[in-house]
Amino acid sequence: MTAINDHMLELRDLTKSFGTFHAVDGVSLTLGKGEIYGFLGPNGAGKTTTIKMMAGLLLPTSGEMLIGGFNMVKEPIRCKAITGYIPDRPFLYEKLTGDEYLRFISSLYPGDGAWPLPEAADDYLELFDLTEWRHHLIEGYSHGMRQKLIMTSVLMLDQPLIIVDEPMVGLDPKSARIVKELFKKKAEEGTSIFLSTHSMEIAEELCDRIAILVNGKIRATGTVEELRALAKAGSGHLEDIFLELTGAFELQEVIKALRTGPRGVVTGNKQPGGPA
Ligand SMILES: Nc1ncnc2c1ncn2[C@@H]1O[C@H](COP(=O)(O)OP(=O)(O)OP(=O)(O)O)[C@@H](O)[C@H]1O
Repeated sequence: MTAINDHMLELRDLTKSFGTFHAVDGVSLTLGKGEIYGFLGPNGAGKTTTIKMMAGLLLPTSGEMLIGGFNMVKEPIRCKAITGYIPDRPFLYEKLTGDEYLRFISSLYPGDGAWPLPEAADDYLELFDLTEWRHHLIEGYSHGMRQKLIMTSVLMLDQPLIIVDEPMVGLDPKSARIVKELFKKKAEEGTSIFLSTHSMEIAEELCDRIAILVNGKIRATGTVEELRALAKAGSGHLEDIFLELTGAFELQEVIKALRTGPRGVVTGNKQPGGPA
């Protein structure tokens, strides 16, 4: 029951200030159906603050957020009903089992009130190697297992918009691969995905469009190709484009100096007096 709107998500001049500090400063963007949008930026750029506003955890200082055409500030329940949110840190109810947690989450969304677990939950638990753990208390889960349980709780509900803050942090390579493939499949089926990441590889592999955020403002936006043209980056590596657009290109010089430095710490160069 989304409102009629071309965009699944629309931010209009979104701003969040803490005192006189503008953590998010006039961010505008749109996310279409079935699109994967990547939010990149250095530490403290304002990514999590933006995502928390989209998830309804923080009120904006000014600006508008539309989700499925509904205004997040005026109709938060309607917006939340169609949004799956995966936070960067997996805080969970320790004294519930994984299975109980999934049933609890399922009960929060419109249904017949019988707390049924969507059938897909079994598939995701199996995919994430959590089937054997589903009746264990969450307090015994590792960080990665908690992250995968939250992912299961969001994916099983099949909402049209998924918002993810740093999806791969704490996941082993196999789980990270599975998550990437699941996001691709969901997007092909029409789910819109907004994700923040520090991983250039994820941004390049998954995202249809990318916004680079610096000091709360969008510095550049477009496909990887468009950003490449914008940064005039000869190598075309997203990392170089990112460094150039965030004004950190001199970092390359630092890295080069570290690699070739006189102490050879990074290069593993032979030390004076060491074995020949
Ligand atoms: N509750 C708060 N009170 C004051 N300042 C805050 C608050 N929350 C965030 N900030 C500040 O807002 C800025 C943006 O923080 P945010 O967590 O959104 O950055 P980020 O881009 O997600 O960074 P990272 O990549 O390190 O996770 C930071 O300078 C942070 O210190």
